[in-house]
Order: sequence, then C-alpha cells, then structure tokens
Amino acid sequence: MPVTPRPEAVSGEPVLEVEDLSVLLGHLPVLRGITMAVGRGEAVALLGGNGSGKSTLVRSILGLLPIARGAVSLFGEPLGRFRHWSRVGYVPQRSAAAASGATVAEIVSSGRLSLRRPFLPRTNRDKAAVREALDLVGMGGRARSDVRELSGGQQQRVLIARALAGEPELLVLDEPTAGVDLEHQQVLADVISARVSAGLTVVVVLHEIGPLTPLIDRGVVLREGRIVAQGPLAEIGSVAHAGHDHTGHEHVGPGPRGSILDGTVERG
Ligand SMILES: Nc1ncnc2c1ncn2[C@@H]1O[C@H](COP(=O)(O)OP(=O)(O)OP(=O)(O)O)[C@@H](O)[C@H]1O
Repeated sequence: MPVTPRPEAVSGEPVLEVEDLSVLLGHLPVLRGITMAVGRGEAVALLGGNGSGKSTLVRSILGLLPIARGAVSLFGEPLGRFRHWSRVGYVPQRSAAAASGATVAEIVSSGRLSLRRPFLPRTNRDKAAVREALDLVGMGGRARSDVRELSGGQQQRVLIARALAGEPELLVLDEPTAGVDLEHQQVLADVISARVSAGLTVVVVLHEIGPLTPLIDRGVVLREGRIVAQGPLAEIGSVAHAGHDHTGHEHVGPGPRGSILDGTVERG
C-alpha cells in the first residue's frame, strides 16, 4: 500500500485543532473547555479514567456529536465545512460492522468507499490496498470469513485494517488494543509506527500501557471532561502524583505511568 513520505520532522502544521470545546450529552456537560491541537505526523494519546470523556472527544472531533460551544478544525477547515473524509480513518471502540455478517474482505473494502468513484468497480489499487491492509494486521488468510466467526481481538484487527485500507492522513482510534493479545498489539504498534514514520497523524484513546506507547509523542489526560495534563508521557509521569480518581476519591497514584493512563495524575 503506498504511503506518503514523512516530512523531515513533525511539521507542526495543524491537522486537528480544538478550541474551547464543550459537549452536552443528555443535557449533562461531558466535555468542558477542551483546547488542544495535533500537528501533522504527531501521535497523540487521549488518556483518562472511565467516563472522563475520551470517546466523546473522539466522536466530537469526527463530527458525530453536536458541539455545544467552541470549535473544531480538521486540516485547517472548520468541521462544519470539512468534506474530505477520505483523509480521516476511524477505528471505533465497538462497531456494528463486527455483527453485520459481512466477510472480512467486504468490511475492509468499505474503508475505501470514500476514495472510489461512484458506480465504478473496484480498481486493482483498491484490491491491493485491501489485501495489504489485511496482511499487515495478520488477517490475510481470513479474507472470506464471516466476521461474526472471528474472536473479538480478530474483529478489532479487521477494523484497523479497514481504516488503514483507506490510506488516511489522520487516523483516529478508540482503544484499538482492547481485547487484542499482546503479540498482535505489537503487530499493530509496528504497523502504525511505520505509518507514522511515513507522515500519518494519530489520535488514539489508550487505556493501558502496552506496545503502542513507544510511538506516542504526547499524552492528553482528561478527567471529568476537562484536560488536566498534557505533554510527553515521560514528562507527565514524572510529575507529582496526588490526584483524584474518577470516583472523586483522593489518593496517591499507584505509580507515574499507571496513574497517567487512568487520569489520576495532575500536572503540578
Ligand atoms: N448518550 C449519552 N447520554 C448521556 N451521557 C452520556 C452519553 N454517552 C456518554 N455519556 C456520559 O459521558 C461521560 C463520558 O463518556 P465517554 O464514553 O466519553 O468516556 P470515556 O472516557 O471514553 O470512558 P471509557 O474509558 O469507559 O470508554 C460518561 O459519564 C458517560 O456516562
């Protein structure tokens, strides 16, 4: 699958800009005053405890939820005007596709729909991109399988292949390693790393330390819908660790890294 050459370094050209974003769900404020930016070629992790607002932020960025206040831009264009969705790949936390009864190849092919010209058959490039994406996640031998016959972790790998098949410039993943065994987490980390080296921008919700963490340039920690820390993982981790978990109980974090990932570290 062709990849775009990586710029010399992270160029800083904003791929994603979020300015004072607030989102209400069921009249409750779930995100409050979120401001962040992600430059081209950066890999940014969204971290925080259960219910801190990570998935809501991801879905708001993709225009899947209404915004109560603030603004989001993708590739320099306000979300309301943004039309180049083929530049964006999304791996949702759980997908209806996994229960659809389609074959693995069909699901991965759907990742190229926004690149295809209407009413024309798939091109050789479409087919090659699908094959390559399946091989990359180690599912090349299961192209004809009904996706319902796969394990949860295998389904997750198929969804990642679908996003990669679209050759996105921005890849947004919501807990992509949930249910994936360590060996295949490493495979995914290698695949995504190679893409980041070629210029891909990544925003990923992470819950656990694992093979994906080495490729993360920066973490953004959410708690109760607000950003409470932002910076390189090692830097956030070295900060003092008294904090509150998502239940509101004050405690001393179990250790810098674990506490970063569940949002209990506050930059001090
Ligand atoms: N449709 C909804 N209506 C009302 N509240 C919602 C809705 N969806 C999510 N919420 C609430 O918004 C908050 C943030 O949820 P969100 O799924 O964004 O958290 P998260 O950080 O991704 O959590 P997790 O790590 O458990 O996936 C939670 O308190 C949740 O209960």
